[in-house]
Amino acid sequence: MSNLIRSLGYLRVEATDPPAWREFGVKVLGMADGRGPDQQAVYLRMDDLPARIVVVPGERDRLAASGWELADPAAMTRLAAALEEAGYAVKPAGADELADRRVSHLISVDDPAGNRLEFFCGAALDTRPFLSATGTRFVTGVQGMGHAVLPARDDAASLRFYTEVLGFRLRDSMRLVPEHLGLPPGDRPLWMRFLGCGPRHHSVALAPIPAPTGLIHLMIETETLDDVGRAIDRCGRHRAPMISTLGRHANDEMVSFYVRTPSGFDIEYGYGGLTVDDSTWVARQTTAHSVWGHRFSGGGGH
Ligand SMILES: Cc1ccc(O)c(O)c1CC[C@@H]1C(=O)CC[C@]2(C)C(=O)CC[C@@H]12
Ligand SMILES: [Fe+2]
Repeated sequence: MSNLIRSLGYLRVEATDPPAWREFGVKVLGMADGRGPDQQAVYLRMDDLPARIVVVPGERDRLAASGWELADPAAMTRLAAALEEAGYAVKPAGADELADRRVSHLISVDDPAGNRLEFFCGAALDTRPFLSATGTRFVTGVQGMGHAVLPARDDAASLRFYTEVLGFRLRDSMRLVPEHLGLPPGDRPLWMRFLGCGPRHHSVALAPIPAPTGLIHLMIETETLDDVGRAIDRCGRHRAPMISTLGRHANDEMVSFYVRTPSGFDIEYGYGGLTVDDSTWVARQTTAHSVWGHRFSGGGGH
């Protein structure tokens, strides 16, 4: 399987308090309040797409699905065939779902850990320019909206699915100490896997960390370091709980901090992530999560 998935396109979040998300998205993250077909939903923009984070009201706070962008309908057909051949149940979208997401093609599937993935192409663009009230500019384009860290219980099964069926490339692995995550000491090693589908160092990471909300964090990247510094100032002003200090990751060199969202998972807010070239990249093991900083507090370490 090769290179069909281009980037992380969007997240759909089910939330008990969508208005809190609008406030957080616009005032703290610096995203723009978009419009969409569901009056009850909150549409947060980062660029020309009508929404990158869609928050729908619900009973629970959880990631409903991550959306992955493919180049065209032919790529969609090939991915659907690969999923079916590997024995995964592919769910085609109805007209209502296509209209709701403003895409021309959409299929969905659950990964081995039960994370819902949506694959789409033909996204509508918004003719209104993206304008952040805080002056923030996000790095998207061919790199997509950022990266998502998803829970994965069975490292081998998930790694096989993402690399062999979906065509992600392993970019880095990191061994975790169970006791540091509040898990019982085990005999087998715990791995965190960082996987890419385009130039961004990782668009998805798989972590053996239980996540009641279905998401460990979403990373979004800004054009300048000042954008990150200003976001830290806004966290203070709007009382958004920062759960790590600023730091630089060892593997993708991202300078970032983590803040808790109204839905209980985190956003990593960063600048300066590495882009890689598959023809020369070699997957390694990093032994420390950060070169400096990223001291986590509260919320149980993540
Ligand atoms: C180690 C690392 C490299 C690149 C990233 O984009 C990134 O988010 C991380 C940190 C990953 C990881 C996490 O998401 C949950 C809490 C973790 C396990 C820690 O407690 C340290 C590393 C953290
Ligand atoms: Fe991250």
